[in-house]
Amino acid sequence: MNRLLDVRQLSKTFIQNGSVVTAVQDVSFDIGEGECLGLVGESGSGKSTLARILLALERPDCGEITLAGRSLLALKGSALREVRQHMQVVFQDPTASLNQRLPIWRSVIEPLDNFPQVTPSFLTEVRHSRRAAAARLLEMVGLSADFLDRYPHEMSGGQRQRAAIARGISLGPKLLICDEPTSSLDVSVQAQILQLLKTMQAQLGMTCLFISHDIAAVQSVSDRIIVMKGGRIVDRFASRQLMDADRDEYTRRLVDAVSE
Ligand SMILES: Nc1ncnc2c1ncn2[C@@H]1O[C@H](COP(=O)(O)OP(=O)(O)OP(=O)(O)O)[C@@H](O)[C@H]1O
Repeated sequence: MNRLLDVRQLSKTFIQNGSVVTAVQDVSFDIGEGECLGLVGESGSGKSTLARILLALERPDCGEITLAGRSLLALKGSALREVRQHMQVVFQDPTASLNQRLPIWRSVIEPLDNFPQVTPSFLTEVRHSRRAAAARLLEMVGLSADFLDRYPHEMSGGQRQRAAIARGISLGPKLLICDEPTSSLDVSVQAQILQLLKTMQAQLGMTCLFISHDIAAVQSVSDRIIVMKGGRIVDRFASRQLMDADRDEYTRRLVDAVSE
């Protein structure tokens, strides 16, 4: 399997109330093309900081990030923008990526508006019409054309997250970063969204980084898992090895927390 993302020795500290907080410390991992890597850890373990660094929303103190062979941290301006189209994100709170004042179809195709030269293969038949492209994207995530003109406040949390996923896949990204995509949802809806992400990943051959504090959710979608604690990776293994005897003590605690 070719590597799509390669992260080497990434570190990031913040100053908080005059003292140094190490959010990410010497973190290295890679993700193969078409693979889903799960990143799990409790609140404060550094997961979001890592995601923000990958999305170029935060600069690390040191380290290297390579996407499809291109070093990301040296990029600026239009070169960075060009690479960013290949890396999309689904956040915990879908309202963060959906404009409250626009009908949902406009939010869903906004990335395509920003990159008009991009037409992923699953949208070639509808490229003549932005609205038809939005309808196709909504259909892919299980929302009928009835939703095109709805506003976010007229949709349920699960429907909004489906729309946010439609937006996330709209450019046919190489890498989809999902940062706690089910944490704001009712338990009954969480499983449906996990299933949708799995289906989308398989259908589009997409590579995923799936971030969550919920190790059961992470295991259900990921091929491999890395576990973060206090900014460091403390365990890494294939998903099927989650219950193996040589798991780190901390990983076991996360498993026990789910079954309690
Ligand atoms: N902008 C910031 N300024 C100061 N400290 C920060 C900042 N962002 C994160 N931190 C600190 O870095 C550490 C890691 O935070 P981070 O949000 O990455 O963890 P997390 O695992 O994503 O947790 P959560 O799931 O609660 O968001 C925490 O101690 C946090 O307080």
